[in-house]
Amino acid sequence: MEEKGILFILSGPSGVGKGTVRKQLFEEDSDLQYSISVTTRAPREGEQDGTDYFFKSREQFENMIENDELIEYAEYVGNYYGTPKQYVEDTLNQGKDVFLEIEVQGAMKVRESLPEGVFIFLFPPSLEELKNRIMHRGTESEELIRNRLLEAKKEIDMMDAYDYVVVNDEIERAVRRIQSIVVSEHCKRERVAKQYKKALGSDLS
Ligand SMILES: Nc1nc2c(ncn2[C@@H]2O[C@H](COP(=O)(O)OP(=O)(O)O)[C@@H](O)[C@H]2O)c(=O)[nH]1
Ligand SMILES: Nc1ncnc2c1ncn2[C@@H]1O[C@H](COP(=O)(O)OP(=O)(O)O)[C@@H](O)[C@H]1O
Repeated sequence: MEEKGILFILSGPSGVGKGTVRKQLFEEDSDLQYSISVTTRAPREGEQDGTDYFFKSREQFENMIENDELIEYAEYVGNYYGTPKQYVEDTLNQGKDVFLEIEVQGAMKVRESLPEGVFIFLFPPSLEELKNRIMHRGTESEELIRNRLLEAKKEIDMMDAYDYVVVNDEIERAVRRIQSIVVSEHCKRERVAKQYKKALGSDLS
């Protein structure tokens, strides 16, 4: 049977740079398949349905929850976000690696159902820098920024549940660290496969 692909999950506090790092990673890497999420938030200027997200109404999203079409979902700043189950399962079964970029609550739910995934926590160089990034983006009010920072501190407490911590000091360096993790995980699995073959004897070759 063909070996399954590896599921990589990139997560971390709001404003740390998940989206930025993920986009850069995909500009450089064609072997990973990005799982496009479903959301009820309105598209931003320039965003396209089916490329950035699958944009749905609340009712459509709730139907997807009911029909068990999502691996996980979370409500984040008033909107739903979720990961389509069929796409992820089919792609992994075809032996391809899948990459999710999701917030912390969702990542913890994926950990429960798919513990064999590789969980990567993107970490800010400092809380001060995290605050700067959230403010720099200019999309949030003072109060929302304060709430997001409080939330970020709670999210940082979750980092022990992850397999890897990647500091996002510079985008390029963070991308390189993630690429190294992808390579390491493949080597680990190849080694396991070889040991397995050896244990069963040479008639498998
Ligand atoms: N749980 C979960 N979170 C998601 C999913 N897709 C995106 N997110 C997260 O939702 C949060 C908000 O995303 P978005 O509205 O695009 O804003 P931005 O990434 O903060 O610019 C980010 O932390 C994303 O990583 C998903 O399928 N499930
Ligand atoms: N390594 C970095 N150095 C400086 N600024 C960064 C870095 N990574 C991301 N940013 C900036 O931080 C802000 C938040 O990034 P974003 O990708 O939207 O975060 P998230 O998806 O985690 O909420 C954006 O303005 C982005 O340009």
